[in-house]
Amino acid sequence: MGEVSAEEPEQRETRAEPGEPVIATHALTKRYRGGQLAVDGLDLTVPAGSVFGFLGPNGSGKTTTIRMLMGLIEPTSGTARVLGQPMPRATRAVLPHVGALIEGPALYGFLSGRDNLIRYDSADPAADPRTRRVRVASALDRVGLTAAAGKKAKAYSLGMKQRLGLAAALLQPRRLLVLDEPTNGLDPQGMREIRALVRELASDGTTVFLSSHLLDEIAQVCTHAAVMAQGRLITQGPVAELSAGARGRLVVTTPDPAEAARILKEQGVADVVVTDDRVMGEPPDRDLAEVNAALVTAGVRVRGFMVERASLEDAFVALTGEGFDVAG
Ligand SMILES: Nc1ncnc2c1ncn2[C@@H]1O[C@H](COP(=O)(O)OP(=O)(O)OP(=O)(O)O)[C@@H](O)[C@H]1O
Repeated sequence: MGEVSAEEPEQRETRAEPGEPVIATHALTKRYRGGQLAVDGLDLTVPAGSVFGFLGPNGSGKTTTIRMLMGLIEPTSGTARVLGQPMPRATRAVLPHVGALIEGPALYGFLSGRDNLIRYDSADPAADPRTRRVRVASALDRVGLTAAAGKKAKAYSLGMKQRLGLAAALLQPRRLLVLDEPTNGLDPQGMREIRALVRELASDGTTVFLSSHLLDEIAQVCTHAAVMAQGRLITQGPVAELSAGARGRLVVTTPDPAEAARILKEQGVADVVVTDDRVMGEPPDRDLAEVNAALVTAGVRVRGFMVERASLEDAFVALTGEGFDVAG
């Protein structure tokens, strides 16, 4: 047989080189007709197998980026590659390998959950009608909707509608899932369910790219993250490294907080804040044993002395100099 391959040309085209990122953009820019610069020179790298959180407050350019990645709108300048292919030129070859949930799923309320999926599957020319029932049943099972499959979609809760949208994205095996604010509008239980589902999908090797304005959500499910603000990329990388980049906080618990605060400042602790019996600040670049000894020598009664690990939120504040606006 030699060099002959049984693969469809389309599949061969979208096979990325080993180690090649699933999404890579270079200087990607979108200026809307009204003049609004929504995405400004974005260099984004999404490694294969990652759960990648695309984080930013409302209006920071996340949806615009996702639309460009999916070939729905043209960039003003710069390039985007998805699964090793240039977008939007290769949209037709790339999209069959991508499951997307963007701005809420389009569902027919008068059809049952199962019939909505049958409709989606029938609209896919590559889907074999003989195996349709099996595909639909397994997608329903995947998202935990088997018991509710016969109910009309209009009777579904928002969380169930999101899960049905995910089931539609999962009818075919996908190499990449793109989820735009998948937990938006859900109650805490619904959010937990979607997070658990994302983790499960990622555990079989699918790369998941999800946008969110909720820092906590990204910290809980993502291996990697990128932070956007006003159309620009502030930082990206493994979540553990992003948090490690920010220094932890020194927390001293004591019945003598005023005296402790004074000594800590003398010892080079910055941004000292006192709340009740806790004194917190940014640890200095020196042996903390000496700082502790200085407190004790000055007669401060120390009940607790620890460095709290930095969170992703600390990293964000350190990078932008402002708090993360979680409103909206
Ligand atoms: N079709 C459009 N025409 C003009 N401006 C737009 C258009 N779509 C978005 N914008 C503007 O571009 C900027 C980025 O919007 P975008 O929707 O990409 O942000 P986002 O981070 O996804 O926010 P959200 O979570 O609110 O959707 C905003 O200032 C928005 O008002």
